Amino acid sequence: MDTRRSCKLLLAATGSVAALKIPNLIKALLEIPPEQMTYDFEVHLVVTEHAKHFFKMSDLPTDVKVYDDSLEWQAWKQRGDPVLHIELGKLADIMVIAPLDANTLAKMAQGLCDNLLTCTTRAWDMSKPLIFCPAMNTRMWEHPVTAQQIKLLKEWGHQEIPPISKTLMCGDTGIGAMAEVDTIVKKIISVADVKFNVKFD
Ligand SMILES: CC(C)(CO)[C@@H](O)C(=O)NCCC(=O)N/C=C\S
Repeated sequence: MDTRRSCKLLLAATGSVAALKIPNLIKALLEIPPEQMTYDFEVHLVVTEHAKHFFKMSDLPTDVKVYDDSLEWQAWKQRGDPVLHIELGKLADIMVIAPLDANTLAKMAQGLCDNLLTCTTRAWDMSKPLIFCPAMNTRMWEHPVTAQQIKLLKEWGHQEIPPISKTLMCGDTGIGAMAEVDTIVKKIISVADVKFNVKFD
């Protein structure tokens, strides 16, 4: 019996074309050789309606639980029913928003909460790590509001994995591409190790 602890990872995808990488990111996390880790990742995925346009649910590994806005309303009908965006925050050890699109960055920075994802971040326990991976067109990235909003999230203690320079899906070349999957996996492991990779001497 596998008595290893599991790090409950709340992955969130928003409406950047970089969301096409979500299946690869999840597969990379679930395929880490067990001997390299003293714990496992248990992946829960929150998707915005726009994120759904960029990948097929059938491309996701079968043991990934997917939550969308409709599930929020199915779960709650009356007093005493679970409130999904609260339960997800309680369940998670770490939250990773990959990709974080310009719209959701702005909503988070202003405290807006109009879908399952932003309600979850709005109710987030700030003592838990939240990692975000911005991804947007270079022209959006370079707009002055972006830096202001990212600065705010980092002041709250959220951890950025910055976008990289690439020829983007729309043909523009410049900063705005989501960080590579390998970079994101390494960052998640380094953050999870703090809590889970405690070696008993
Ligand atoms: C999609 C991928 C990963 C392919 O390498 C890369 O282009 C990227 O991260 N793009 C995200 C930037 C974006 O949302 N552009 C939107 C309009 S250009």
